[in-house]
Amino acid sequence: MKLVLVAAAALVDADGRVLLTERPAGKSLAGLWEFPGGKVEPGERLEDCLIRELDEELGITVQEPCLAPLSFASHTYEAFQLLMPLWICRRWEGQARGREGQRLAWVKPGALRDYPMPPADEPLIPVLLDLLGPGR
Ligand SMILES: Nc1nc2c([nH]c(=O)n2[C@H]2C[C@H](O)[C@@H](COP(=O)(O)OP(=O)(O)OP(=O)(O)O)O2)c(=O)[nH]1
Ligand SMILES: [Mg+2]
Repeated sequence: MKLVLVAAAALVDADGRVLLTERPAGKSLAGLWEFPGGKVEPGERLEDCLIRELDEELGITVQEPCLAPLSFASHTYEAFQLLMPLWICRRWEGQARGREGQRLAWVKPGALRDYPMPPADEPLIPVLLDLLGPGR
């Protein structure tokens, strides 16, 4: 089965909220909330991919030492298996905005279940809850 490699980030702000972005209409899984990131291009380093995607999607600049490996998602969709390493990042330059017209939400970990996410992402919610607590 085809393997699709996607690099993604849990951006965490000073209040312990996590950034989710809405998948735009017309794309697969449209309307679901996801971690910013995207597909790794051939020959591309994972961290370079993530830094590029965060700039393209959100207009923020991340330095590689500010990315810490957190967990991964592995999920079999109909047409491919997704492998998605997830980094946590608490420091970046610039203010995140939806550069591709997508909606953004800063979410307390305890409220992540209020945002419908792709099935691959479900197991990542308890990981964030363990690390950050539910928030207040
Ligand atoms: N960025 C991101 N992608 C995710 C998450 N969960 C999840 O299943 N995915 C899937 C959706 C897509 O199939 C792929 C992400 O690739 P991408 O962000 O470059 O998506 P894309 O819109 O170019 O992909 P596509 O709709 O053209 O297939 O991984 C997530 O939390 N973040
Ligand atoms: Mg993307």
